[in-house]
Amino acid sequence: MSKHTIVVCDHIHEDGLNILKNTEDVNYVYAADIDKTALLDVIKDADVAITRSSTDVDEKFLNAAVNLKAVVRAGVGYDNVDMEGCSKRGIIAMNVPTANTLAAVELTMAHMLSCMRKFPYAHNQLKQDRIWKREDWYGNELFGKKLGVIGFGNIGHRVALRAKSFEMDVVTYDPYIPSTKATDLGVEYTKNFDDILACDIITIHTPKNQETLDIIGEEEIAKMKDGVILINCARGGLYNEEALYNNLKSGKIAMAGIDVFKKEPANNHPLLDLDNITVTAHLGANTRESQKKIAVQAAQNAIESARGSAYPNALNLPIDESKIPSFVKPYIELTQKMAFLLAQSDKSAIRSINVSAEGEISEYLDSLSTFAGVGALSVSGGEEVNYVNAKFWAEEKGITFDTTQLTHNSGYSNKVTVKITTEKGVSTISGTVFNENMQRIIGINNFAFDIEPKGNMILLRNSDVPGVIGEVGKVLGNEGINIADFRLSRGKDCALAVILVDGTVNHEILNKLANLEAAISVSYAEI
Ligand SMILES: NC(=O)c1ccc[n+]([C@@H]2O[C@H](COP(=O)([O-])OP(=O)(O)OC[C@H]3O[C@@H](n4cnc5c(N)ncnc54)[C@H](O)[C@@H]3O)[C@@H](O)[C@H]2O)c1
Ligand SMILES: O=C(O)[C@H](O)COP(=O)(O)O
Repeated sequence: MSKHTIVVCDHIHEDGLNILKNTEDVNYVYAADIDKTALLDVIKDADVAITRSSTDVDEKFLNAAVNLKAVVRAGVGYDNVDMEGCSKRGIIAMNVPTANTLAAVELTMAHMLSCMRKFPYAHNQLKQDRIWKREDWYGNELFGKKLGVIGFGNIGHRVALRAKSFEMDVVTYDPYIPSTKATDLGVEYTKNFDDILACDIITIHTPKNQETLDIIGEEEIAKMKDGVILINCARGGLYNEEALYNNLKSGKIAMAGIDVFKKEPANNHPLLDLDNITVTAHLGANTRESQKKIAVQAAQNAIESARGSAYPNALNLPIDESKIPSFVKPYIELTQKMAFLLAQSDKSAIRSINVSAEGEISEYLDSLSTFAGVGALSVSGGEEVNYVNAKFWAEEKGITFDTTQLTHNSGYSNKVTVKITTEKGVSTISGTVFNENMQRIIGINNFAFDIEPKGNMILLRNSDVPGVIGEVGKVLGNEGINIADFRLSRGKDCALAVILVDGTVNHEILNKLANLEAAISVSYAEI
């Protein structure tokens, strides 16, 4: 039995490790305790890697991981995964999006309460310094304060709900949700970021990306109330760290609760020198409950992706499979096969791939085009080309893609056509699907057909003169090749035959067919 190598790059719960250890077709490698330079050597054998935020899936990592097919980020944020690098290499990146939500929500509340009561400092005074001085520790209450929540996703909306149970007023800013998601929960929704800056306490729960990096800086802090409290249990760098430091030092920001830093580990960070900050070492996801759930899901997802059977929560697929209706799937399959056939029959450098469609299917041209790309490019690229990297591959080779939505006029309820332009010329192939999944090629280069896209096919273009079928039969018969089916379509001056054969056909046999007097061109394709 061939085994899939799954490398665990960071610490995950033992329940996940046990699943990997006990799966027969998995070669499990534990690399969480080695340094990241040594990991580069181990990762070269990995089919799948399981990582957390401590492992950067960057260019160095990806260059070393020459066999990698998938990476499972055992957590939510994937800002340290080079998504474009993965896609270019055909590596599918996945995360485990909701298993640590509650852990992060509760840590956020802990930081909020801790900031209000300066809990760690009060604790240390009694525990470490053995001083009982109650007058030093007057805090503030959450009750009646206004909380601004930036990002109202899985974590943000749950923080808001908990804040409401403390009888806080809550306002949220998240341009990517319908306002009712907030208002249905009794949370004010704003499109004006200044409404957030006017709050008593501000907490952020967005992903880290170009748009959210430094979303709070000097300018935004200047607009805030004196004595504001800032919480960040999402990602370091969402609040500009220098601005955060300066304004904590000046007292403009009364307290900050910080779980995450721009560069981690952050054991020497300047923020740690301040006395008005509560800090944790990126512990948002660190509850036993959440780590257990994450590890189990990450292990199962890693196994499925290693087997190629499923890619749960894939992040870099050009197509969201869950949004593709079942009637489209056979068309996608058919389009890939037709493009594969066409590219084989004209073995020269491809310049462009056009996919056109009519009928309801034409609403899915992007997906059809991606799969046409996989079909056509895999003729030269083999298994290295998949639907994650097909368009990157094409881009590197200067191949252009386009699509055309056609009005309904062929008589078929749905029809898809792939047109490939190569150095030699232009060829087209069309297909449709009958009775839900009966895929059929209905045209090749304007010759009408009704062929199942399956098997070994010789495509013979010939002058439409008597005796061709007999001569073809003789050549193939002499070579011991059995004809399974012979389809002929007649054009104005010539005919196109699609000859389905048992067994494979080599160059020598094709040359013999090409030498027949009536032959114009001969090509061969296998689907
Ligand atoms: N400290 C930790 O250990 C820990 C644990 C889990 C998650 N996280 C971080 O928290 C983030 C949020 O997690 P989640 O599960 O809630 O994700 P989510 O995807 O469910 O929610 C993110 C929300 O942010 C919103 N958003 C995106 N860009 C925005 C912008 N510019 N302004 C305002 N809102 C914006 C989105 O619309 C979405 O509603 C993750 O990306 C991760 O980085 C940290
Ligand atoms: O994005 C996340 O899921 C959290 O930041 C947790 O990350 P970690 O699993 O690397 O601690």
